[in-house]
Amino acid sequence: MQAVANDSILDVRGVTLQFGGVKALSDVSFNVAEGSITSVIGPNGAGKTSVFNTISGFYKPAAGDILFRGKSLSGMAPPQRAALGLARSFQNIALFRGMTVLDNIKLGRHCHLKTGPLGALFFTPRARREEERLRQEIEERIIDFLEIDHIRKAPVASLSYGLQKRVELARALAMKPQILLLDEPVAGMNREETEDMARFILEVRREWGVTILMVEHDMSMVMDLSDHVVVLNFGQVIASGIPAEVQANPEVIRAYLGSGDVHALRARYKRTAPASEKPGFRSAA
Ligand SMILES: Nc1ncnc2c1ncn2[C@@H]1O[C@H](COP(=O)(O)OP(=O)(O)OP(=O)(O)O)[C@@H](O)[C@H]1O
Repeated sequence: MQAVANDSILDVRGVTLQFGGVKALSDVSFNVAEGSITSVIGPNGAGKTSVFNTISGFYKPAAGDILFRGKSLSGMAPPQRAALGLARSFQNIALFRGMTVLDNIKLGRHCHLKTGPLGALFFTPRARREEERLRQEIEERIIDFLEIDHIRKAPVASLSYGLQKRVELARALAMKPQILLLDEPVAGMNREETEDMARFILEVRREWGVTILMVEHDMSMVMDLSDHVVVLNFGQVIASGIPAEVQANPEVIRAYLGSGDVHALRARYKRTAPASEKPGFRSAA
């Protein structure tokens, strides 16, 4: 049996996922180091979302396993995985649009509520107050950190796309994650919104100590932020390593050329300035 790397928070081991005749993932393996920003990239249809859905428990793999801190997640439903410390955002924003920003954030903490209607009977009022106070502290810290105090009472539907994505990040943070899965965090954002989000992602890792696993098409962002990049093509891992290695890998270049998705890699080369010279970006090192 394969040993678990000491610093690994998540191990994806030999995962195969099938939809009828379509093999979305074939024997996919990779590790996510604790405290890292790890990205999964690949052309359209490569299997990135399938990996995320398997990790968060929405899809059941036909073979393989996923280990969180060395413990198999097999058989655990998505809420159980979330309670363990595995939070995620979605490619298409999954917020309650009619509800306020604050109420959406409060929903995030729901997976950690200790007191259900029955539990409340055995929970002293003092302990309940204490728990409520702690929750409020976390909410305030998140609101302050993500600079969304001015919109806390606004309904989500009234916000710009970039702000909605930020609220989604806030809700994920309220789940007190140990690892945060971000599915295309900057898709559809303008340049300024993208740079803000990049800054927040770096700070989530640095200030909150949360490991990040993200799927993203924006190559500039992936290469600037990631410590480690895993490349998928046709459901298989074709390369993994530090950004510079992956970018120079001929098989990766071929995969992007072959898929007609070469603009994604080209976008990277258009912006040749080092990360430190780009406004809003800081080196992931
Ligand atoms: N629910 C599903 N039913 C059937 N086939 C699916 C389903 N979800 C994904 N697939 C197939 O599995 C493969 C991988 O899809 P997936 O969405 O994981 O790729 P992706 O890399 O996330 O793509 P994109 O970059 O376009 O979001 C594709 O061939 C896709 O058509």
